[in-house]
Amino acid sequence: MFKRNFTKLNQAMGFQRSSDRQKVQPGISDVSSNERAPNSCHGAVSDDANYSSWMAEHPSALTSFDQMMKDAKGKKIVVFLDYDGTLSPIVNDPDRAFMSDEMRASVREVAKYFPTAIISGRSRDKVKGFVQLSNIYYAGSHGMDIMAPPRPARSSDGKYPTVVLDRKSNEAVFQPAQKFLPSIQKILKELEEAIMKIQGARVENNRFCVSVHFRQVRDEDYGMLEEKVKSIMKHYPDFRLGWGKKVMEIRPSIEWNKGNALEYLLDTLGLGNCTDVLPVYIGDDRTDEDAFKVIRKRGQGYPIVVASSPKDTTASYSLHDPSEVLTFLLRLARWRKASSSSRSLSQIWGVDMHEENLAYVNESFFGMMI
Ligand SMILES: O=P(O)(O)OC[C@H]1O[C@H](O[C@H]2O[C@H](CO)[C@@H](O)[C@H](O)[C@H]2O)[C@H](O)[C@@H](O)[C@@H]1O
Repeated sequence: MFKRNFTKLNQAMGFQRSSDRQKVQPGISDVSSNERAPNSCHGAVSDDANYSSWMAEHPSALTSFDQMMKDAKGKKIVVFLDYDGTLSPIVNDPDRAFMSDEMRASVREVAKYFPTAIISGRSRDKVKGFVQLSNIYYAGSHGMDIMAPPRPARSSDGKYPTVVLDRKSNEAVFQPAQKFLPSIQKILKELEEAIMKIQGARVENNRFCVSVHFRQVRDEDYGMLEEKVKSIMKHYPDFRLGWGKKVMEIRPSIEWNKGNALEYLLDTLGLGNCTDVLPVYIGDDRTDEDAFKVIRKRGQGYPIVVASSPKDTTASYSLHDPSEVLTFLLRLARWRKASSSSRSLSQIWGVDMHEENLAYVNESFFGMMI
């Protein structure tokens, strides 16, 4: 009975076209022992034969595109993108995870027609350095460092107390984990010293969080690395340790994740409470699940996972790899271009989103500046 009602609810929410496509996976944020192992794929089920049945539950966003856009007619699409594994392929050296010029062009194109944000685990500056586009919003450190439109002053609900207006860019910086910066500096130092002698291990400073990479660590050294990281983190109870794709991610234990960042960005765009908003979120990793869940909870939108093998996810749709992401983005832009013909984003949204000028020309839409 419950299952039948739940299925009906899902269909009504527009998450799926067939009753048994969507599989909700509770406890998705738990870390599977699979991911901790150096030689395993993130959340992957080893049997490739399962892929087609998994695809039946998480249909391709490319083959479902026409139906998705039919359902999106008259709604406001907002695009959210993860970076690593979504816009750039996973590579051994995190400093060389460049996105292709084609991918950059497709993101630029999409951002001409839809408000677009990148929500990454990297530091905001680093991801911006990779993407190099000025017509989009950036959220770094898994959403703990957001540069967004100024929040409407009228929503004096005390929801985001630490917003600071950057007068030069006319955007607002929101950094809910500011007070953890001194501890993060200490953690970075301790980790760097501790892992120095483990071949292939490296620490990445993501500003409000820290990554310890083990993609290039020998299998036999992984246990030692994990132990060292855990023994340091024992002294920092205000932080938590999670696992991504061959990476340990350390971040402050605050109730803030990529899902909150998505909601924050919708709020600052003045769309948080709109019922006709369709957030599209594309991501490949565990932390993206928080954003998928928020979309599911909102009841409208398209959570799309990038995966080349079956994995536990709350996403409704899938794309195989970054090259499919590129195709999807281009189709999305083309679809809007065709349906809006000469209507520009500024006409659709009342804002001027041209590359060199992210200024808001319609203050009445976003409220007074803070
Ligand atoms: O949220 P994201 O933007 O996806 O960031 C998650 C982590 O991505 C990066 O690491 C991953 O990509 C690297 C480059 O391809 C790869 O070498 C690494 O094994 C992957 O885990 C980034 O370097 C991390 O700091 C992020 O936490």
